[in-house]
Amino acid sequence: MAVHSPPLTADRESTPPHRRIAVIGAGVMGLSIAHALRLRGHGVTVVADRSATDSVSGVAAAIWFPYRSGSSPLLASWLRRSKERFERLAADDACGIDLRAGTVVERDEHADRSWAAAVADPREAPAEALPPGAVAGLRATVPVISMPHYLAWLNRRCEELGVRFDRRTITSVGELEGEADLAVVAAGMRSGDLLDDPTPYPVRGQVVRLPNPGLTEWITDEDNPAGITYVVPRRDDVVCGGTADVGSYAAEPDPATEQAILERATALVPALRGLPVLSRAVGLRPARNTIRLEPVEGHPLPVIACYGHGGAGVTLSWGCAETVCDLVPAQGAA
Ligand SMILES: Cc1cc2nc3c(=O)[nH]c(=O)nc-3n(C[C@H](O)[C@H](O)[C@H](O)COP(=O)(O)OP(=O)(O)OC[C@H]3O[C@@H](n4cnc5c(N)ncnc54)[C@H](O)[C@@H]3O)c2cc1C
Repeated sequence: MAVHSPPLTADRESTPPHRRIAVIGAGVMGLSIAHALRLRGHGVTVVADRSATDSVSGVAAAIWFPYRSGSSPLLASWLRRSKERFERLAADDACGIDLRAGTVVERDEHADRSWAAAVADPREAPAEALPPGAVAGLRATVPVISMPHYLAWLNRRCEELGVRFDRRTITSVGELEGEADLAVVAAGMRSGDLLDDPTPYPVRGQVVRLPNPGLTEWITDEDNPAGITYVVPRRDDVVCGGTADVGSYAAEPDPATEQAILERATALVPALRGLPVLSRAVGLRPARNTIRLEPVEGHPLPVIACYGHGGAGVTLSWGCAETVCDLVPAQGAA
């Protein structure tokens, strides 16, 4: 069901001003950018050494929410544009997106509620729905993106559109000279290595996945003094988190941390108690104080950087992809 994109045409990339563009990165950001560029008629190759499911994107739950996203003057616009796109995609069951109500628990009476400007139905959570220590809570309906389904769909969709995939490691953007007219660096945590930028840093997240006992509502308790806690019911499981270890590169799940996550999650959502663990995972959120989305000078070919989305790469993906497209210079320009 083509609810989201125009019909394919055979030779979009043959007519100027379309370009040959290499997108470094096959995570949610790289794939969204590739999809958007291809729909604008560019010839697109995704160059990556890991598939989306094997990258941080495969660890995200994911809910549409700007958690630890880094700042940008365009943040509100990216949030809104991405949410609108996810809402449209939710009409196609194959995308793995559901619009679900849930609660953001607040433990500070001055909690930042700016995110709620992008949702249609923000409302106060009833006190009885909040855990001890909460001062308030905001309920809203947002897209819940079941990443295993969604990433498979997005990959497939890119292939259908004619995006090419090239599995390899890039050590320098200059390697792409001659192959592409322009490179987009959407390589998550490793983008800084490619662009001599030391500012990205990891915010390690550990999750544990349980069978879904029939839950539909999500809940997040970011400022729980015992540790960030969230429960996100997806199509086939429930993702329980988490951790936000700034600067940690530890790649393996820690059993004691998992036990603590389960205790906090079951305190928040008692229906999870006693469920068997389906799987566990760790991902390094690619954080940066400001999201970097801009042209970058000083390389043998034009480069656009798109990274530093922290805990909100899925949430911002479509909005950022559109901005990348807007930054592609017209043919003949520098
Ligand atoms: C526990 C956890 C929960 C999260 N929950 C949410 C959530 O609910 N909502 C949300 O919006 N976000 C969430 N996030 C954040 C989200 O996962 C990230 O922001 C997002 O996945 C980043 O996507 P990316 O495409 O930039 O990077 P990645 O997914 O890391 O992809 C990077 C890609 O670049 C490639 N690459 C890197 N360097 C090179 C190189 N030199 N050569 C070739 N290829 C290269 C890799 O192979 C990979 O394909 C969560 C993250 C974690 C860890």
